Amino acid sequence: MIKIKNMSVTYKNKTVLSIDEEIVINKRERIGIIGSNGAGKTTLVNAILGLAPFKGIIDTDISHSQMAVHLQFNNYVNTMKIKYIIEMICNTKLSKNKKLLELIDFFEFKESLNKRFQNLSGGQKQRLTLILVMYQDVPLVFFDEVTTGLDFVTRERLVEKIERWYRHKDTTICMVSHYYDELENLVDKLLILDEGKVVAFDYTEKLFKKYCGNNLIILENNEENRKIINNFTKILSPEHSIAISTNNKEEEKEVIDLLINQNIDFKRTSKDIELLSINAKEDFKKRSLQ
Ligand SMILES: Nc1ncnc2c1ncn2[C@@H]1O[C@H](COP(=O)(O)OP(=O)(O)OP(=O)(O)O)[C@@H](O)[C@H]1O
Repeated sequence: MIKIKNMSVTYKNKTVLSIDEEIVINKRERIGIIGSNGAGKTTLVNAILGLAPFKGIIDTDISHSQMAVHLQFNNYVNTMKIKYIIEMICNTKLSKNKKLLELIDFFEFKESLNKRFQNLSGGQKQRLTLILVMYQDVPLVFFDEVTTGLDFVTRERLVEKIERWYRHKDTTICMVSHYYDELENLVDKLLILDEGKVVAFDYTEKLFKKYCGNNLIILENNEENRKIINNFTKILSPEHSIAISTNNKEEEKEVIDLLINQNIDFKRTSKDIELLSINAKEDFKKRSLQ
């Protein structure tokens, strides 16, 4: 569906994205694009959409008009009623359009139709754009930080709706997000970018195994805990936590038994994208220095 190779984007003599290796995105795949601020995520999306000038290869069998994009900020006519905005953009009569009515129902958006855009909440504004994007029913959809700025519950509900809407569809989805937890149930592959370079690209599960092991046991970072788990394998984690990597059931049991005996709270995970990405970046840095 999309093949990227030897591709770069340069603005005023500064190369902000440089992808040497081959990145292939197949039909029906769900890709999470992650990385720190300025890593090149939006630039990559824009290049694929034909909105950013690039050198090299972006090979795709679908036209730009068959790609839909949902950005973090979308502006509509502030003083116009939402139902007219929808009718105008979709060039249809709302009351007669079954698919639009289904989407409005799906997003519980009916009560917003008579409001004006300026009076919608952040979550309602995002639902409006989701309805307009999903209505297009194109083979490739980009979601670029659609939940940024929304509260936790609204974020969870939106992502759950996106997942449910596309669950049995062939649509390829690329989702840029800083909220790793929301990607965990949605994407099957991760593209990790850092300072315009590809840190890693593969199935999330495979990357987790490579950088974190089979499972991780996460506990609070304090002196007592550090002493107790001193003999186990640790991987990089945010300052406030310790992450113990285990590679089989026996190892895992040993750690968990010890923590239970010592009455220490812990969390077990086999898909923490934040820890995966921290360790992938560290590995990438080491490789780059060699
Ligand atoms: N039109 C442009 N002109 C000049 N520089 C640009 C342009 N668009 C992006 N950049 C630069 O390219 C780099 C990558 O930007 P990009 O928006 O792709 O990052 P990002 O990973 O999406 O970051 P964020 O998470 O902050 O949105 C940044 O240094 C940015 O300043």
